[in-house]
Amino acid sequence: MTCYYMSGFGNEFASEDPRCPGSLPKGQNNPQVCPYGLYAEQLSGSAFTCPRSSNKRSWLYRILPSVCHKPLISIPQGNLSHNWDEVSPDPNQMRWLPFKFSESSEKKVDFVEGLNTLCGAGDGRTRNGIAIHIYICNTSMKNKYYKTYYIIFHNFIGYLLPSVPQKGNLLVTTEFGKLLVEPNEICIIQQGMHFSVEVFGETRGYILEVFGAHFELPDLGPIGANGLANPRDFMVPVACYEDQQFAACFSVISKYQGKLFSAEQDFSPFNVVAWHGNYTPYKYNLDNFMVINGVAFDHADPSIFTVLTAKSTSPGVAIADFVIFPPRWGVADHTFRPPYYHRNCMSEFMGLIKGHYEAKEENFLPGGGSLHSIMTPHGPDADCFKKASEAELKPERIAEGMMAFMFESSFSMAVTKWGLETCNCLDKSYTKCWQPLKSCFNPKWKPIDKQTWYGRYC
Ligand SMILES: O=C(O)Cc1cc(O)ccc1O
Ligand SMILES: [Fe+2]
Repeated sequence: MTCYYMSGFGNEFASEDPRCPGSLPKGQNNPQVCPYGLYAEQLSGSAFTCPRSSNKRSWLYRILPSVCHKPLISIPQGNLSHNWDEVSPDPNQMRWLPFKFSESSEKKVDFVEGLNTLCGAGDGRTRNGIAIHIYICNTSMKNKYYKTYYIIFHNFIGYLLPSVPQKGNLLVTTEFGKLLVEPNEICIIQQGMHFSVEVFGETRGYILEVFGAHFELPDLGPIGANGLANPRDFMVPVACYEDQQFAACFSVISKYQGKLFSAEQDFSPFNVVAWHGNYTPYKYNLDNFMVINGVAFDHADPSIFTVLTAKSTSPGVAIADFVIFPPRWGVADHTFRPPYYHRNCMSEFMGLIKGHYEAKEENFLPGGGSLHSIMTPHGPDADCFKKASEAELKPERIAEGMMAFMFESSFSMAVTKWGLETCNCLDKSYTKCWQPLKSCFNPKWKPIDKQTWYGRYC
């Protein structure tokens, strides 16, 4: 399937389905009668009164307005949870082996049924917090659409894992048009946008849900006007309507205050013929990230790899940063090149899309994850420490064929019962990877080679 896109980040886009030329009203947003007998509907992504620089809204011209649905009724929510008190807090370093696909391929699970909450904090009611979900599914949503409702499912980042590359694509239908999300791409669906997911076999990925902030490109400061994720590499779908008023029934599922609800309606929610605005879904291919890194000495902090940030109200502190670890050159002189040992005032959830992560020799695998909570110490495992301490420091490719990512958050996240028990993937031996580290301390140590220290300490 070919999907068509416009490019840019947060632009004022405008799109008409080519089947209805002139469907976008000219010169005004809500004419007395819209072209083609369409209804005008505004979708606000920010308070009406937000400053212009942060104001987000789009105008949708649709066959029927969204309001024409039957009442919303509570439905089972499977492993989705916003109860952060299900199990006692556990500050230990945690790692999950690849989250398991269903044992029987006979059992059909769609994207909504396959959502499992792993960890999170805060809630949608106060619009402050995050949730990390893992989706594991093998069948497309049929006549069933997933709508985010008012406060929730605010932002969504989905990853496909190349453990099943030929089957791993997601075809995401939205009110704004269709996005084909391939492995190594991310897709952002913003608060309140209807979407539906088609899959092509076993599919697994990660979702970061952010309550109360939009993703932005990080400021570049002294980097200059270009670099990291460049705005032109973000892809926005073009209008593509469905007019299925004769089809029997559609159910639109809403996630509202942490719970799922469903409403029946007798027309497709993807009935938007034309739209314009700066509040849209989008996708981004991580291969387009322009990597910047140290070229002299020392290991730069991972913030240098920030793709998108959802800012808190405290300057420089993110509700969540989306950070990647892409393939790059390692050239730092007289430096321990892998990530340093550290304790962080932010929580770090990491996942692996493909390849082998530089700080762990084993068991951090594609489709798995790790969580290092606020101030929980972590860093390279013992094998990695030994290798990197003894390595000859010539220029080398780091992370070739690899894509790891981190959701770094100022929230202290709680793990759900699904994450600790039901998923049955928790790697109980994780902390053993640091046990072989021995003290190398030698109080009589003298610099052997002045060159090693470039004269600074000798
Ligand atoms: O813990 C991790 O592996 C992520 C990470 C990588 C890095 O290069 C520096 C700090 C950091 O937290
Ligand atoms: Fe870390």
